[in-house]
Amino acid sequence: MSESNNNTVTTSSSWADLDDEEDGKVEFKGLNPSANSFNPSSTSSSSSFKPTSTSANQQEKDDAPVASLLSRISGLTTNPTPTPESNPPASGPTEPSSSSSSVSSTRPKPNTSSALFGKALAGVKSDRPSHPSPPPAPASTATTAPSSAKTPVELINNDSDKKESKMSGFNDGGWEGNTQGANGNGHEDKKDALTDASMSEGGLISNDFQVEVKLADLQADPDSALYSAKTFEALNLHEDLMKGIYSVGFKKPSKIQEKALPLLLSNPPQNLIGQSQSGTGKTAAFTLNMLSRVDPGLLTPQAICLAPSRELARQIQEVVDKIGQFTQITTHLAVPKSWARGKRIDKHILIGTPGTLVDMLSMGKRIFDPAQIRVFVLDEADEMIALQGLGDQTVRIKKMLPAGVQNVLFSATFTEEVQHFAQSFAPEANQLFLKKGEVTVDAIKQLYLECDGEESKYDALSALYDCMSIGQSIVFCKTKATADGIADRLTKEGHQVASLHGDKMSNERDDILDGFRNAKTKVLITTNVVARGIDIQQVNMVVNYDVPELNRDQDYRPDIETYIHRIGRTGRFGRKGCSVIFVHDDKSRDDVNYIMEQLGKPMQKINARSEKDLDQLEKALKAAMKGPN
Ligand SMILES: Nc1ncnc2c1ncn2[C@@H]1O[C@H](COP(=O)(O)OP(=O)(O)OP(=O)(O)O)[C@@H](O)[C@H]1O
Repeated sequence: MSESNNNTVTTSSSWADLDDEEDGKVEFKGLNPSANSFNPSSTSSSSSFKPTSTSANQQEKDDAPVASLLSRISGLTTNPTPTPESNPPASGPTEPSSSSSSVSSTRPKPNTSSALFGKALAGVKSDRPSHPSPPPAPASTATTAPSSAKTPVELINNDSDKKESKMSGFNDGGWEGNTQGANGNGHEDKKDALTDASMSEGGLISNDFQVEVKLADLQADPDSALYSAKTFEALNLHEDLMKGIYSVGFKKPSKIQEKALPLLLSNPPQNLIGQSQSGTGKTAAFTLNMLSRVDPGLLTPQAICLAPSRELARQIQEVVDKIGQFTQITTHLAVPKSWARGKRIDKHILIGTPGTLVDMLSMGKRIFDPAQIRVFVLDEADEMIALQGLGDQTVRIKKMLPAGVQNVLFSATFTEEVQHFAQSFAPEANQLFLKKGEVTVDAIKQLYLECDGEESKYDALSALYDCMSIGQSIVFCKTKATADGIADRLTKEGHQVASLHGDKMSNERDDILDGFRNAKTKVLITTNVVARGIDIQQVNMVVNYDVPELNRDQDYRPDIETYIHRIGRTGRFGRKGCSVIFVHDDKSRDDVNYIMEQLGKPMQKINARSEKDLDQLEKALKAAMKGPN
């Protein structure tokens, strides 16, 4: 293993090491010096906001409608209030993305205008290419596992002096043998840089921002979740999969891909539980594993991937189809109404939601033979196995699969409680966990907006519309009624928004999300239905109109995990993003303080009553969306 890699990975000898509460506290303190003495309220109120001069200059050019912003905020005063401070926003990439996918009960043809891979897909044929040589038997594509692979590995995005090796006898060298030849310098190709100009190429988004993207630089930074010292070539993947990877424009694996793929692909197959920040490439990791393990010659489902929402299942299917486009492997979207009781499914990979899989499996072998399933993937695994979530259905499905199935669990969040479930769900699993305090990416600038009451939240949102529609934004609400109500009011005011939630018909849901992916709609007002997994690269702002809450036994607490996933809809794969959470009373103020405390990251406070702060808000938002020039 390269030196730089040693600097980024801590290994652990036992599950208990990672699960230990005290250990968690130590990690929290060590990784977040500010967290030791962290006082959310004082942090936010004692600071003063200073956008970078670069950003300020840029904003002058943009000449945002601050005046109109102010005039639309109800209860606006010019009372001097302490102005928050923020670090200058870091740079980040922007990659174009466009288009939609249609729902299909069978594998769709590759879509040349995929929203998922944007520009990278230029040149991909619109018809599925027939490839003469299907991949060989799965085993031939897999690497050999290190003898110590069944041990937890902890991913850390921090300095080497903040890490410790907890496990003897295991280091990355265990599978470094598979990655010989990797370019360890990480400075592979600065020509990878994309500019915002490419966003305009499709005519979808036009603005005058000049955002330079240096993905190669991000992937060379050991502190970045995108860091990689190795290459896809070194993973010994089948050539047809390599073609798929190149076609979607991936140059190097991200950190989670680099760590997880050798473990996933090793033989005999082993379970894996993997945690990595939102937008860091977990989908491609489990996708490559499924595609590597399926025998294209066997016309029956051999891998199942479950996701908590129809929207996410569709998105995953599109990723599998794109990366697998040079293989003979086919997929089936297993969502309500996508299958018929009398019709067998002969596709190789099922991607869907748990309820549909339960229905299919309740038909015995009539729809497909569960005995042929080799890989069982749970995306958003904490949600999929949680007792309060979809756990019952997921467990029922698992019980109908062969004992030797490879269980693969991925998420950006695993509470300690859920880690225990995960461990029993996927026994003897290799485990990759983030340290507490490292679960959100720094590229997302987090703010909170002090409003005067529930109604003034709406006024603030309306005032923010111009900012929100510079790029694209998602507004999360607690209820479907709130989402619809806000969307109606904004529409009546002449704004272009769409609302999406579970009460809408399936086709309508697909159309709304496709419209948003295509940037036909700039602002999406929604509930938690798209809080997890949805990858729309051009989303540069997330608004938490309501604080996400857990409601367990009448104990209303902020839902930290949902907050993390919601804000993770921006800042995808190193891009810049900005999140704003609205605070309007003591309860929501306490909630936001709690979230800051738990995440160990202060948020910048903006006061909706203050002209100065609103000015700063607009600047902060724009700076977060643009990046330095
Ligand atoms: N190696 C890579 N190089 C470049 N881009 C990549 C790479 N891997 C993934 N991506 C891109 O990064 C984006 C985020 O990936 P993905 O959706 O898999 O994130 P995730 O970790 O599953 O996030 P979430 O936790 O929100 O579900 C996608 O647009 C994907 O195409």
